[in-house]
Amino acid sequence: MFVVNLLLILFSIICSIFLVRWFLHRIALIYAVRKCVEWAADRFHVHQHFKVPELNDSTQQQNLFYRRVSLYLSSLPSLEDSDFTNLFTGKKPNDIVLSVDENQAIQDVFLGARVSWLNQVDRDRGNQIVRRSFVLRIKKKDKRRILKPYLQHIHAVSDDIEQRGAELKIHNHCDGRWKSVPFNHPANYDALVLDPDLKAKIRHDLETFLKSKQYYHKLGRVWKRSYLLYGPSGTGKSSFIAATANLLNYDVYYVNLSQVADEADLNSLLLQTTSKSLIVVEDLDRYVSERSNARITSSGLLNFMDGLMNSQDERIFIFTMNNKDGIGIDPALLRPGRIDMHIHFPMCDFVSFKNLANNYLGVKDHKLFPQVEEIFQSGARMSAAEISELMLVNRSSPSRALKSVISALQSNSKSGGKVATRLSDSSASSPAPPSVTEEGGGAAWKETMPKEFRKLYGLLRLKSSKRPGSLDADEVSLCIGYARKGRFGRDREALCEAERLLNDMGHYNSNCKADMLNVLVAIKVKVKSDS
Ligand SMILES: Nc1ncnc2c1ncn2[C@@H]1O[C@H](COP(=O)(O)OP(=O)(O)OP(=O)(O)O)[C@@H](O)[C@H]1O
Ligand SMILES: [Mg+2]
Repeated sequence: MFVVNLLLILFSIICSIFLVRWFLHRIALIYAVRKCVEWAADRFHVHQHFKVPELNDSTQQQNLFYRRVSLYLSSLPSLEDSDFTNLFTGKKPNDIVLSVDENQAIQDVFLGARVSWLNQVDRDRGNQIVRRSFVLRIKKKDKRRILKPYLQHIHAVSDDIEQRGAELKIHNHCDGRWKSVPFNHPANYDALVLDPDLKAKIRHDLETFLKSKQYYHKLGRVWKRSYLLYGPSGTGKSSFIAATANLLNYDVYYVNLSQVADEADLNSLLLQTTSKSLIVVEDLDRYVSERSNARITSSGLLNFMDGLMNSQDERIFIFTMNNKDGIGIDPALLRPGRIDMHIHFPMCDFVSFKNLANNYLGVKDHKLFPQVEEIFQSGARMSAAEISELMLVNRSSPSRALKSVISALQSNSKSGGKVATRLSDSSASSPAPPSVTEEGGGAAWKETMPKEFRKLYGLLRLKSSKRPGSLDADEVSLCIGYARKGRFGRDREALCEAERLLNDMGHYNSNCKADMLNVLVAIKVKVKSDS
């Protein structure tokens, strides 16, 4: 009996091996048959070939289309099915990038037609590479139908890959030229506290815009969209801009109209910008209301807003204002078509406060919430920036953070909207940073400039004395917001001191330092122009 069982087991093992071999052989057979059919088809001139050499024959310069094809092929899922594929590490250590090996083909399907690409590498007798090219193989019957759109498709996809792979940049101008630094702002739409319906509407608007190239061109319009963000200071306008840049993967160009010499300068700056970018003009109301010494005419400004000076495609213009009904604002500036969407950034209400408490303190509900709600109902208002700063400084104790928000709200309602906010309450263990006076209006900033500078200075000092590590993104963007608005006054000594402190911050990460350097450059420009 034992022998019979053993024989049965042996028999089934042999059968399995036979089946596996037969199956593998069958696949190989199919492969061989397919190769024969392809060879035969080539003999009968069913296919046509298009070669994309790496170098231009006459000039021996790089053929840009070769690079595009290479990018495109590296994005094809069928790359994994190629007989030989090279594996490389990508930009991030955990990324694995695939690329087709020498003289291997890769299949693609476009508009129902099958095409293939050969990565052709010619070597001489000494095995040195003499020529590289990609060879597109396409059926003659499909050529007329798909060739042109297929090549355009390769352009579009490779463009997109390049854009996504490229590091985002923030550009500020100085003496008529753009100066760029890497844009590493972590702002994102999810962390932005805004009415959810409005947020969804804006997202939809942006996504529709991105897909509307043909539509705009058919109408003979420049493919651009303009948004006006308006609301009191510290309500999230600049954070929205950073979040939009991250969402769309667009570079940001900050146009400081008061630093533009004349219209020719403005034109030249615009011509130097690239497509797929956000062109941002902050505080348009302030510029318009202080136009007495303006060097750009009204029509120059309108032409700029209409994107007439540069018809480069895929631009988003964003203008910010504290008060869009302010004195001196020409309604033509904000008419439909010139500004496509007006987005209001209000002061915090109880719902936004709860969102901030959740984001900053991880608190969804708290016994102090009813008290906060009551104060909001009595009409007290604070900006998200003020509330978030209180939460940030007191983040180790949610109760303390909420108490400090309550006392700030109370003093806000007593002072009728003028908020006197301490960054940390008296129970906070950290050294108290300087107090800040925040006002909603535009002109009042002039009086508070030195205080705003002291705020940055206090923040730097607090950070450098208290703990190592990076400045929080919120704090950095707050400083940048203030600096960009030139709200630091002309306190040269404090500026030098701040610069010295920044230099001492060897332990801060480089992104943070780059941001802070931005702040200081902006302050310097401001101090220079004021003096
Ligand atoms: N709506 C918001 N949602 C989340 N955080 C916010 C919001 N508004 C402000 N903040 C916080 O306050 C900081 C400052 O906000 P931001 O610079 O975006 O305000 P702003 O409206 O541009 O102010 P200003 O008019 O003074 O330039 C941000 O870094 C962010 O942390
Ligand atoms: Mg701002």
